[in-house]
Amino acid sequence: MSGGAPRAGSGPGYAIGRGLATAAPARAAGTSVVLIEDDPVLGQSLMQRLRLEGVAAHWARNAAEGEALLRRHRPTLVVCDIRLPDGSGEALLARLMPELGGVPVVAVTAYGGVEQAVRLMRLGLDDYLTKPFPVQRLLDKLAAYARGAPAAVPEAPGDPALGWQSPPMRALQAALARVAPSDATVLLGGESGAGKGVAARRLHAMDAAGRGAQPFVVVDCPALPAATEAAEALLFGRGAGEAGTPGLVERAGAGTLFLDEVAELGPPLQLRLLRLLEERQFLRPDGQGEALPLRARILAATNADLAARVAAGSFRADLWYRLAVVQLTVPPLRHRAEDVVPLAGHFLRRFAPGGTEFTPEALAALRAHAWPGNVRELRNRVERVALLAGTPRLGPVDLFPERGAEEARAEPPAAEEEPRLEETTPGRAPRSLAEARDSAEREHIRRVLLRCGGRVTEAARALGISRTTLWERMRRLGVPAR
Ligand SMILES: Nc1ncnc2c1ncn2[C@@H]1O[C@H](COP(=O)(O)OP(=O)(O)OP(=O)(O)O)[C@@H](O)[C@H]1O
Repeated sequence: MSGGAPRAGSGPGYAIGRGLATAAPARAAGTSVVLIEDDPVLGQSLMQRLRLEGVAAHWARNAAEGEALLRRHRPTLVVCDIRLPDGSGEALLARLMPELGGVPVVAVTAYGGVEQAVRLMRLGLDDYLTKPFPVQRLLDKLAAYARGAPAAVPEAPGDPALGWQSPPMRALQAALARVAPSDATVLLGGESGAGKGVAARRLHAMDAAGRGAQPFVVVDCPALPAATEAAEALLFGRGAGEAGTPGLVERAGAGTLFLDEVAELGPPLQLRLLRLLEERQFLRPDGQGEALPLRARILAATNADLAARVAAGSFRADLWYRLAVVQLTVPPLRHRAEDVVPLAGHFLRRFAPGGTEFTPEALAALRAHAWPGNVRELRNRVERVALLAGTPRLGPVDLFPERGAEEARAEPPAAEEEPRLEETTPGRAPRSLAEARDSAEREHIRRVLLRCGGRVTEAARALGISRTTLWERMRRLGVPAR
């Protein structure tokens, strides 16, 4: 998920990371920011302040990370230093601005970089800040953009059935409905981009009269500050009583605390979380004041293999048991063929001007694709084509430009090629579904890498997944880097 507006039925909330928020106390609360800044001191202090204000803030320390974040998140505001270690922020912004669909961008510049910022403003940059600047100035700008900004793109569909019509998603829906009235901790597994965040919000919203009317608070675990003390302050608050600052656990109230990408928590925070789950109460880190009760329900999500992490000793087994009281998996999109076209239609309506449609060949290509990046990849492809295509009838080449015209028109999908090969290979035992899927995925990744001249960043972008995810897949599937 990425920053966006509150959804009907999801209740008020504060958010860190990918969360959504309403009913937040500060003017900037409920907004989201992607900060691209390599200065660790400035970055850290901006992040802390933004988070304390209830802003869902994401921090990239260089241009490549910034680009990856902006492909995943659609924030209220982008704040970008124009001198970055791996290339100029100017080049990055010049490249990305046309794709940002009107998301305001503020550049951060040293004194000598003002001319550069002015150049960028001609390209569509909205504003700039000259270092050093008081954080309050940034917050004021953020609040102003939030007031004037068009309604943010909602994270999940208004129609609860959308993208959940296939048999595996109906089964998941039924399982969520069974656990919704309980307080049980739920661990959602599944590949990146499959919709674990959406499933968590759906579970929260199902109990409309109870938790669903309370806050839904997201903790983006990999984005927590590296320093344990700062992370604890964010989670558990600071100071005693009303004069202190509540942390996210308190802000979740009697709603839901959603720990996204929980496998990325470091050992000290794993221990704090274990204690929280066992004792169902906590102290603010300064140790002053009364122990406060944990009233929120805990949901967690991960695309990592937690059992393997436990076996490798990097994740506590006791915490795993506590989190996985109920364990559910969001199936990858390639196992949900019925959901692809409705979702594509939904994203097209949302991102493209009225009247834009897919050709029958495009629909066939959508159905045939293996979707290694899952719903996120589908959304990114449709959003990109809606912004760039400039034609009301979208064909396969528009959706899959990396394949080239011939291939996109006629490509027999790898996933379908393989079984045919098996059927005609006498004496060979049929492969399992998992093997066939891996083979389709391996082939697709290999082809895209080939098209992109072996450039992993470019291939990851075309596939709609992060570079890290692509490297992981390549390692797992044995696709060589060139
Ligand atoms: N049913 C759906 N309808 C509309 N959008 C969806 C649906 N499912 C997923 N999405 C969109 O797909 C993207 C990925 O979803 P989400 O963030 O929930 O996935 P995830 O499994 O949590 O990914 P990650 O593991 O990378 O955090 C988001 O932009 C989300 O809004």
